[in-house]
Amino acid sequence: MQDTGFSLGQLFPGAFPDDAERRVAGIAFDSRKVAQGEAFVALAGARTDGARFIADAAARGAVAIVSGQPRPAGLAPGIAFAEVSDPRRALALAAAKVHPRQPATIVAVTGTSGKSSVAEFTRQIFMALGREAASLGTIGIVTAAGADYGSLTTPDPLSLHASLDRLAGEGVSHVAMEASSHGLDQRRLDGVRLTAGAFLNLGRDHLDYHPSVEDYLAAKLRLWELLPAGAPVVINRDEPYAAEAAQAAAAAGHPVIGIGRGGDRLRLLSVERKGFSQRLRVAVDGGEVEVMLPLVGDFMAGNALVAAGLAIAAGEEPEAAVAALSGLKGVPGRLERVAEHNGGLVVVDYAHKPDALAAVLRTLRPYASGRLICVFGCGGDRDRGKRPLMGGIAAEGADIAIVTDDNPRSEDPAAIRAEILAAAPGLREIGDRARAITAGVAELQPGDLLVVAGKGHETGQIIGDRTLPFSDHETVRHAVAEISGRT
Ligand SMILES: CC(=O)N[C@H]1[C@@H](OP(=O)(O)OP(=O)(O)OC[C@H]2O[C@@H](n3ccc(=O)[nH]c3=O)[C@H](O)[C@@H]2O)O[C@H](CO)[C@@H](O)[C@@H]1O[C@H](C)C(=O)N[C@@H](C)C(=O)N[C@H](CCC(=O)O)C(=O)O
Ligand SMILES: Nc1ncnc2c1ncn2[C@@H]1O[C@H](COP(=O)(O)OP(=O)(O)OP(=O)(O)O)[C@@H](O)[C@H]1O
Ligand SMILES: N[C@H](CCC[C@H](N)C(=O)O)C(=O)O
Ligand SMILES: [Mg+2]
Repeated sequence: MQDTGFSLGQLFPGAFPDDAERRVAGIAFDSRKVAQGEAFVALAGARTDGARFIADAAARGAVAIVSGQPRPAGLAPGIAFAEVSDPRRALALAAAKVHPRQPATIVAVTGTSGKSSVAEFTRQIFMALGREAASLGTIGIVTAAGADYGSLTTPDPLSLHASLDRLAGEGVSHVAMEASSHGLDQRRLDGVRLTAGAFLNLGRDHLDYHPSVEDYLAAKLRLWELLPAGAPVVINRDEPYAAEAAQAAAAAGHPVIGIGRGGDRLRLLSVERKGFSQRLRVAVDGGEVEVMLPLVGDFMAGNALVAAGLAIAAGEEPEAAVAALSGLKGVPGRLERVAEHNGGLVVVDYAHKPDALAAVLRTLRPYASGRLICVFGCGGDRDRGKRPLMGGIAAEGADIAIVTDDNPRSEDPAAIRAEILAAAPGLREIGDRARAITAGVAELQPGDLLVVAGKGHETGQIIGDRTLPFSDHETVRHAVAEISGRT
């Protein structure tokens, strides 16, 4: 055999004692994607078990199998086999060897809300300080050259390592990435050489996947285990579960950079709202820095300071990192001002969970001298417990709330809306999202503010298993043009 590919001993140390020298062309974790000569890693998933597809993988040319279960009877004797305790981790560590290059500095942020914002702010701070930087998460991979959209917040390990390898090859030295709880739980980031991590907050989400809040928190705090000994972590001290996150960090030997009003390294002394910007006074290691942050919202100020904390954790000079906040640009679909109509303002935001919706309505209230109007819905095939909570939050926080469809996926959209309305029977209901947005725009009077929540940057609406083109931004602009034309 040619000396190409990788040895099993190199990819899966210790797992193949009798076949360590045997070479494979690559790895796959989906039998349908196995190429001739590759190793197949069988993963137990949420819907099915990869072990059921070992024969399929072999038929497609797999020459080695890694599984959490014993060797199946009937597997051809020529195929190497290893039973391992954690196939997902084995896959991630092997993926890091197949795609070996990684940017020298990689920081990761976890939390229920704010990860995309923090990852992107951190990239912008690195760039402002002269680094070649990228961010990676829900909005895709963002570099100085533009954005490349991906489908998951934390991609599967093979795609993730392929991306990191490509970025390193393109000269990117600094990456800020999102660590979703699914990603952490499924070991998608194991094998990423992290420099520092951050914890933002914990609110209700994904309790369809995690059996309890404790389990959800534990998944997030796995991030600390992925950091090398002594690596710093950033924690927003003002947010829920900050104390638990700090305790876990201390137990794992990570120094904490605390930020926020209760922070230590970056302590927020005061916030003064100035139109759509805010003047922050921040105590930085004993000194004091004043910076004009060109973004609205208390929670965005917190996100921005976490980003500065991550830059500091990665070795940047603290005062310069904080000063760089003056150049931050908002993330698409996060508290983004998209149009004005009849003296009212329209904002698009990605709030699709209770805490985010509450934070957004609270944040936008001062910008509505008139009424605060909210168009929102909830995604299908996701944590149902969020629905009545979000109904209640919208009823309380907005003057007019219109319940509409988000991404119904496989669920009946009317049933999703009914679950939202259960907690807030008085709300208006317009299933068709475009019509609901148009109705919201038509309500606008001078001083009113309309927030269209839930889909942010998304460019499609998932109905059944089809994704139809849909953009809240375009729909808002279209509605404004249509209504302006009518009057
Ligand atoms: C519930 C979940 O997270 N699922 C993810 C998981 O799939 P899974 O392992 O559970 O898949 P499964 O369908 O049960 O199949 C088990 C195994 O059998 C294999 N298989 C299956 C069929 C076959 O013919 N042959 C075969 O080999 C599959 O490839 C898989 O390895 O691992 C896959 C590869 O990494 C992911 O693509 C998939 O994400 C699905 C598509 C998804 O929608 N995930 C969402 C919920 C998600 O991960 N979201 C987070 C959080 C976002 C946030 O913070 O809000 C994210 O990071 O994006
Ligand atoms: N620190 C925060 N606290 C509460 N809500 C926030 C915070 N930051 C952002 N949000 C709200 O959450 C929404 C999503 O923000 P962002 O995309 O930055 O978070 P995320 O954690 O990446 O979300 P996702 O898990 O869906 O990718 C925003 O549009 C805003 O409504
Ligand atoms: N990463 C989140 C995005 C949700 C976006 C929202 N528009 C929805 O479809 O519920 C998830 O997969 O749960
Ligand atoms: Mg995100």
